[in-house]
Amino acid sequence: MDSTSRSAVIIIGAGVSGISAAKVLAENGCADLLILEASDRIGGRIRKESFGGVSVELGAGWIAGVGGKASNPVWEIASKFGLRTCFSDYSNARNNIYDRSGKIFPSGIAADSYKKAVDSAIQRLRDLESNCAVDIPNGAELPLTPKTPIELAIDFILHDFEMAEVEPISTYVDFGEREFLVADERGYEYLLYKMAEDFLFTSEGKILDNRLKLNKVVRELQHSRNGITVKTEDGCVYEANYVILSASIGVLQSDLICFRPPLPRWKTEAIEKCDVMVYTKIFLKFPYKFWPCGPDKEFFIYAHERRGYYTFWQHMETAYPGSNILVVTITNGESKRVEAQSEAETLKEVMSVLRDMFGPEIPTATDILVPRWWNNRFQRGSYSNYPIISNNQVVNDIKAPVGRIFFTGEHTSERFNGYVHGGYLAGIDTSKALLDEMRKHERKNENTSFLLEPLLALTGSLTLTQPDTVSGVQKCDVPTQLYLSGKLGIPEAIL
Ligand SMILES: Cc1cc2nc3c(=O)[nH]c(=O)nc-3n(C[C@H](O)[C@H](O)[C@H](O)COP(=O)(O)OP(=O)(O)OC[C@H]3O[C@@H](n4cnc5c(N)ncnc54)[C@H](O)[C@@H]3O)c2cc1C
Repeated sequence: MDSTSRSAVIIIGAGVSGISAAKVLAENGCADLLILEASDRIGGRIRKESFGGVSVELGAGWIAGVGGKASNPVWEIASKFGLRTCFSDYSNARNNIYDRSGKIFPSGIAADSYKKAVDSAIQRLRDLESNCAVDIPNGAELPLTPKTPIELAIDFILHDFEMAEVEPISTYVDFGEREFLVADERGYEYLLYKMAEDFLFTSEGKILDNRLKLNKVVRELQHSRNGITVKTEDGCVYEANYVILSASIGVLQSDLICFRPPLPRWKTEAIEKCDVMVYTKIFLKFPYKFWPCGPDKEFFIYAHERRGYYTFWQHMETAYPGSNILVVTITNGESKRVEAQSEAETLKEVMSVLRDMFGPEIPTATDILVPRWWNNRFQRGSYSNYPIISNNQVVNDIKAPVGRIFFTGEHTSERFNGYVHGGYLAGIDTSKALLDEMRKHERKNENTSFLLEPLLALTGSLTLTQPDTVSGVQKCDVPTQLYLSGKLGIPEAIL
């Protein structure tokens, strides 16, 4: 057990935001830091696993936002370290929509359903914006409610797949509309090891620095004007002048971390207002390929009368030729349902779906991998999703420090929440805000000791207590951002 030690800054969580925050602190002369990570590895929601002879990404898989005017910082790091990626072209998915008898919908029908879904989405947004409760007579449906399997599939892709973002989608506007799938045996997480190498002691690809402590589940943060006491599940106690907390929005909504005194109401209310998206990629290994291949066939859609039922599919032949792996993505309610059942039950369901599309003769998958992001108590979901009708105040309040606790993570990024680059840039922002705070504190200390010096010399016995420039509740000055433009964000790239 560690005896109580005091650090200038404790960073809770070693995902991309925690690592980028620590790196900025170290680069600015604050090397007295400690990273406490609950799991046995760094990376958080960037996580690879060996499956079917290749490395698959259970969490973040794409570098989204490439090819625009500005350069995506994560793309820059990936290029610098030679991460292997493949361009993803979702645009053909609309030509590969299967019905339950295995027939592909003619492109005209797909285009009509797509237009209907877009019109319905725009109508819904207008209703929300004008804040008018739509008066629907008992039992009647909205004229544009999706009903048929193809309408339901397209509606799912538009609203539940990845996230329902509002336009302009900052990632695409700032960094470009291209997306690249990470297909590297070292995993997406390799980038985090390379970032950590800059400020932590590493050897042969392993982090050996004792400022990174794994398997340290933080359960309590006792905070006051003078500092913070951090207690972990294994009974260790750590002291710090400041804490940067990078746990996900799902964790903040759970009771994993107890704050003493409790967080103020404006903070907890903001945390509750942010939705948590659950996004699950199920990997399936087959003895051989039975699906059509080629780049225009990489993504395909299954139209079922149950919305979101194993709808979005991808083959991995572009990323790993000959791997014979399929990936199906489910979200939210379906993710939670599937997480609660056994792999055998899930396999039975996906095989029945695949036999609808490709016939009864296809072989059963030899292996299945179902990540459980919702039930992981260190994640409690996949990423944040701010309600379409939301205002800057919510994200500003989620991001704002409370006394000496600074908040970071993808959910604190006003422009890029939900993305790896959002987490990366949030870590940098938070550390810069903290460094400013520390400098202000230092200057105030210098002034105080300058004023007290003559008095000290006189008494010789006075002890200086550190004045505290951080008020009990303090919010960062966050620039306001136009989050809602009034136009609905349609992931054009997919359909
Ligand atoms: C399935 C899935 C698919 C995704 N796809 C993409 C994609 O294609 N492209 C993209 O850009 N983004 C994608 N994302 C989002 C992206 O992964 C995240 O936005 C980003 O990785 C979040 O980083 P973070 O540092 O904010 O949080 P995290 O990675 O969650 O890091 C927080 C860390 O805190 C630790 N922690 C939590 N509680 C405690 C505690 N009490 N004590 C100590 N440590 C604690 C956690 O273990 C974790 O390591 C995806 C995410 C998921 C789950």
